[in-house]
Amino acid sequence: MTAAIQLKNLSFAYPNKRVLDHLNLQIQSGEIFGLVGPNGAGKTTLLNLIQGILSSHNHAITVLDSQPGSTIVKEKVATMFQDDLQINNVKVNEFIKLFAAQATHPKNPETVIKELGLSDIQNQLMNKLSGGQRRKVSFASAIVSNPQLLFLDEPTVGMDAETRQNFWRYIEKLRQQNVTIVITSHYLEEIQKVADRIAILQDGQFRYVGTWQTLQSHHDNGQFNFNTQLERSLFTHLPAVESATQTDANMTLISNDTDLTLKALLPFIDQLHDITITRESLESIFLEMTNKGDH
Ligand SMILES: Nc1ncnc2c1ncn2[C@@H]1O[C@H](COP(=O)(O)OP(=O)(O)OP(=O)(O)O)[C@@H](O)[C@H]1O
Repeated sequence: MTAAIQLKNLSFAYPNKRVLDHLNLQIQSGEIFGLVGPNGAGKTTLLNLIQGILSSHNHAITVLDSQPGSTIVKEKVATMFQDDLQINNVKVNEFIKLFAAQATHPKNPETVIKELGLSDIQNQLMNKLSGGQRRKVSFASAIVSNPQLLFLDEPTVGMDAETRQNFWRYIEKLRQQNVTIVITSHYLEEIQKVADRIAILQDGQFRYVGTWQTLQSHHDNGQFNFNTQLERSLFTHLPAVESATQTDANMTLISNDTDLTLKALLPFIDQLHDITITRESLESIFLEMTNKGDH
């Protein structure tokens, strides 16, 4: 696999404010990469540097083997920005065709309009669209250029549940076409599902870079829920169990090592019913790491 994006010791400051601090990273070609971090962590700044919208004045960034902002990169990279472009008196299909016309090897705009379910609104003026519809058109204008590398900054903000589902389905389709995708989002559940790897950025530094599964394996907290006629006292001293609460026949165990607790529960398994095990979500691990300064 080749690197689509490489950061080597990247630092960046706005006047009087240091935002990125010696970042190193490789994003592989064809990878879906999730960039998460609290408000103001530097995510948009990092994406703007990679895309050449901001200049870092050094050679810390390589994009598709070239410099950010170079013509070759511009031809192969597309972005769905956090803030939609405000354009009046242009119809949806005209808007998408404008982006296709600027690309070297565009997709067919009509096909993109159909695939993204925009047929019904294709003759509407851009300034008459709802927020969610504008997000869809914004996405269409990014992918119609047929990019090798796609940046999505908070892509699903304002989308309804069905649009969101279709959007992620389309991202899976782009994955099969080997498009490299970098996504920032505050909807961590979505990132958890779709990203091959994630980076957690905080105070200008990566707190974690790797797969979600590896991150989760270092955070073994979880909850067991089941129905049983057995006594609560049987469960309170099982390995890694922090608490056991009982309401009628329903028992809830909080464990700080779900694998260990699960093994200890096996001898009782015939007397435990409707068992559910809930591992910690990316969101709760993220909050733990970014709030407590855990490394
Ligand atoms: N043009 C600018 N000039 C000076 N400071 C800026 C500028 N743009 C952003 N900042 C500051 O840089 C820091 C990082 O901002 P950035 O927008 O990159 O964060 P972010 O992680 O994308 O945040 P969010 O999740 O809220 O979108 C913030 O403290 C912000 O106030």
